[in-house]
Amino acid sequence: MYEVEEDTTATTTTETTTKTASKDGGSKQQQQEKKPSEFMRVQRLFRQQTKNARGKVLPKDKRPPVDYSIVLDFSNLDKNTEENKALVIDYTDLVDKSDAGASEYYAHPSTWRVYGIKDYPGFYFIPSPFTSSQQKKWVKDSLEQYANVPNNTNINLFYGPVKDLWQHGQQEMITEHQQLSNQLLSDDDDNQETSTTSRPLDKDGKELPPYRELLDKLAWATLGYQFQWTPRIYSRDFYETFPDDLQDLVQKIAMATKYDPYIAEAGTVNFYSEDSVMGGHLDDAEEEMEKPIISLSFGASAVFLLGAETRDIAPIPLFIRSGDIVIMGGRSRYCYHGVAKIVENSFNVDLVDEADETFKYHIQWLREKNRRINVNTRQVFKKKEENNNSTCTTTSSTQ
Ligand SMILES: O=C(O)CCC(=O)C(=O)O
Ligand SMILES: [Fe+2]
Repeated sequence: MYEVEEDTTATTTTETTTKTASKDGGSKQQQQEKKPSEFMRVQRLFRQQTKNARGKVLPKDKRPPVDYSIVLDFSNLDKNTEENKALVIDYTDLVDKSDAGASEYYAHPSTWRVYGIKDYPGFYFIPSPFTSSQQKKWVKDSLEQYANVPNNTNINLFYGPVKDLWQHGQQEMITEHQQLSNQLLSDDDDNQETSTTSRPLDKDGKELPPYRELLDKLAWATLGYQFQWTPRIYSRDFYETFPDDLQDLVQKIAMATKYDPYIAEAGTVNFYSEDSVMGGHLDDAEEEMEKPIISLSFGASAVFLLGAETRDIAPIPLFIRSGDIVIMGGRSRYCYHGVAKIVENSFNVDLVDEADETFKYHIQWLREKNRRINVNTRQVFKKKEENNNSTCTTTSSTQ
């Protein structure tokens, strides 16, 4: 990861989750003359017009709707086009149901439905096996723990370590809320408390912006072996403890889909908001490519593009909704993929419960910008025992 094709005609979408820009660039003009790939052609089908012909920003309810009719939908198989229906394979009966590992964090694997896609052996899709409160647990962990020191985030890289980013941001939201209600009660503008305490400093000695602003910029966090985006390597020198319960969950998923033993050694947590996209890319920095990427998503729905080994083949667009699990193994582990669109007004309203104080601000923050959290895990290194049994004897290393 990550070498993306730049959408040279895009004016409105923000590629917030791109970690390094395309390096094969050339000038803007040269790029505009270059024929877009098939991957890009399909990606653009989901680009919403946000400005009118005179360049004026269109309010959200005046934007021409995006046509989602060709998007494969595993959560409603009957509604799919005939072409998409022909692509779906039901693997539910093959799932390893023997495991008695019930957990409070997800439904038992024996109740999961598991689907695949024709010509992509090793790719699996599990429509959400989580209740709303189980989904909220993963959202809370993503914000409070995963996007916190000692893990790397785009915020920590830029400003230096920011401890408890979410917790501070949430405190700002609570204070803001209280000030608003005090103001309404007293009907007195002069009554506003103005903070006189100085702000903490960043790594260059400059005052940190309000945590709320930093949270708006949060785009990614890394887990376990902290991926080094510039040299594009994992290094044994940069490892932080991988969360136990996430390890347990992905191991159960690996067992159910016959990918065990699977050890999640690294992960990426992506934070999307309403206008984010993730360009087509390959995740090929892991030494161990025979083990899948296991990916969990929460919040708004996305149009995910599952491509092929080159960008010259049109990708299959599919919906990923809150709670869905995608397992990119087998052929799909070597295929281009990306996120073309965060679907308008698609936030999972089942997560909203104003009375539930534990998650109130997490969900409010996600919902206000139709945000989506994607947590994906990878096994980075080949394990010796498996190498002995395997026909493949290469011991190549990314380091
Ligand atoms: O957000 C997603 O569903 C995909 C994320 C992804 O491809 C990545 O982090 O490498
Ligand atoms: Fe990826």
